Amino acid sequence: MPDKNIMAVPFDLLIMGAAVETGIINALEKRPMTAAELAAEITADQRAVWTVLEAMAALGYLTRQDHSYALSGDARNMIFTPGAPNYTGLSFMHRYELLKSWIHLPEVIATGKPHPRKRTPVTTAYFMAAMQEGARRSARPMGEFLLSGSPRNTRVLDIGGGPLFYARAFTALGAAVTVLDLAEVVSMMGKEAAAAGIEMIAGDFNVALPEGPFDLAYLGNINHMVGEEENQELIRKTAGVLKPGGRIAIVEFVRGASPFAAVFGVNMLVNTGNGGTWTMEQFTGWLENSGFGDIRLDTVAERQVITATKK
Ligand SMILES: C[S@@+](CC[C@H](N)C(=O)[O-])C[C@H]1O[C@@H](n2cnc3c(N)ncnc32)[C@H](O)[C@@H]1O
Repeated sequence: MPDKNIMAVPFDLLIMGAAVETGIINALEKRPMTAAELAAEITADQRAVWTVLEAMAALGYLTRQDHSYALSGDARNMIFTPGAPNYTGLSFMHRYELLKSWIHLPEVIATGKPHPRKRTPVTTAYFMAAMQEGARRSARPMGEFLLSGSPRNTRVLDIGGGPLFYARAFTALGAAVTVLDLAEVVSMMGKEAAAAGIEMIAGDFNVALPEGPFDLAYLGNINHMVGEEENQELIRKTAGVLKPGGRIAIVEFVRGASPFAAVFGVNMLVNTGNGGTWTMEQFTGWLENSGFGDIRLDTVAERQVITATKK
């Protein structure tokens, strides 16, 4: 149903995004400051800083005593206290970065060409935080769904698993996990992976996959990043690194089955050259062409997961 909130501007996100981007949040994390002190610290305009600080206080992110502003307890927990009930870290910054590309949707509609956001180590860290936030509740149930009854040291290949949440869940359930992700992500997450006993390999899934043979290949939210041909090729390559009887698990917004898939398709239209969201018929065709059978679609922790077995 059309929603009257369609006209609402995401003020919180815009203000908090700018506060992180300009250094306001980092500065106030260290100590309370007046608008003048903060403007000097981050080399900014004092009137602008004051106006934004007042808005942040009105929204509950800051407290004000005399003329000094401090992060509120809720904001500190939200951004800096892993384990707090309202903790999100900086995952909201990924949505803030997305706004910068989505605003170009009219040009994308006119030209059919994407307007991807700029990638830097900082935006990659925001992306990782957003993926981890998304996986927080679903990783364990997904692991249990896929690995229940599997022997210890079941070999799992997690393709595009750089945020490590699923890899950690699989490892905790006794699996031996190899993660493939891009070099920039491996350099960011490699140490964490090694400490958790997870093998991490830098590479491009469009080029090659780590040699198997694996018992389970996990493809979590990666099929939407590439086009139909690349998907067929990726699933074919996945079959090649699985043992006979090995399984593939694809977590995706399945077009036609997930109400969000069509909207997420626009995200891929804006951000990728030929990515999109795909129907169950498309996945079934790619899987059957690659020698998979016993294809099924389940919902686990509100995520759709397609599983199939290599014949
Ligand atoms: C949308 S995230 C999904 C993360 C995780 N699998 C999940 O389900 O939450 C996509 C992941 O694939 C990685 N990735 C993107 N393109 C890749 C490529 N060509 N080869 C390997 N990894 C890639 C990204 O760096 C990112 O970690």
